[in-house]
Amino acid sequence: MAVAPNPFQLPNITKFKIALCQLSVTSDKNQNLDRASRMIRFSVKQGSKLVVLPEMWNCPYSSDCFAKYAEDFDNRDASPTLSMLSEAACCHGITIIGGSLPEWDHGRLYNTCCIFGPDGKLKARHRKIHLFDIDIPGEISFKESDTFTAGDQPTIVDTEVGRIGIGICHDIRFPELAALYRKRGVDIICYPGAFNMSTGELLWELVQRARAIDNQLFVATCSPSRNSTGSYTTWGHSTLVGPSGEIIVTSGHEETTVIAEIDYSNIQLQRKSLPLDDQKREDIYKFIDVHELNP
Ligand SMILES: O=C(O)CCC(=O)C(=O)O
Repeated sequence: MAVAPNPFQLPNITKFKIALCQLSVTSDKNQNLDRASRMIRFSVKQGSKLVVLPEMWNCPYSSDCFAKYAEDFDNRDASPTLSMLSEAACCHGITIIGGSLPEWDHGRLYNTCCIFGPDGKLKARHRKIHLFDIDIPGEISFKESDTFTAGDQPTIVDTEVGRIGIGICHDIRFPELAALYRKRGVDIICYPGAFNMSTGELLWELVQRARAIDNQLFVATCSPSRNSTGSYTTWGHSTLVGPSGEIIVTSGHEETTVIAEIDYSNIQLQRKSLPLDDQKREDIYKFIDVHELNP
């Protein structure tokens, strides 16, 4: 993985529009693909240069669906979803954070986010590092680790719209990952996610703002819209948070495309007026970046 220049350097484009496509996921994969493709087109018409899709958007978020809907990303003929994303990125000349999708690789299933550049090429793939296993009696019980294998790499990708760090949903709860991205010069962390009705209300906005404030960078999340008929009810509320923890834009739980402007100069401004990096007391505590020890 590339080592980012540190301190922060402004990327070529400093102001651009981001779109968060909070789409309604059905059990019909083709319909999901059509819907996503229409939302991407709409985002581009509104001037977006970066489009983010939700966690598990071509497939219902349900353990018995992941294997059925999974595609082999190394065999593009067998991956209608990646073909659509690649074509959309290329034909519109934009960067797409392709939400997350169930991926087959050598008999293993991953919850994977693919990132496409304006040339339509797959720039990176992030496999969810922290699988979501939860058991709150009487409320929610879900065990991603029954079906998925966890990824073992952070993902930083240099794009035309800045240096982007990727996490998937539960990955947002782990501040160490975001701190690593900050250390590597990331401008924005994108978390496709699908929080639920038990943890969403209390935590979804809180963790996004916390990751943004701790690291003085942008955080974007994108969720599927709420579908109360499935076994897992999604919280929704796709959001963009700025580097001082301010909510720039957010949605409700219905299907919608949220568009907002990102201005990276706010990162510099925030870090200048509140220089957390200089104030850090690494003589008392030290963040150990294991990737520096084992590059
Ligand atoms: O961490 C949470 O509370 C929710 C995470 C989640 O829904 C997921 O990772 O899919």
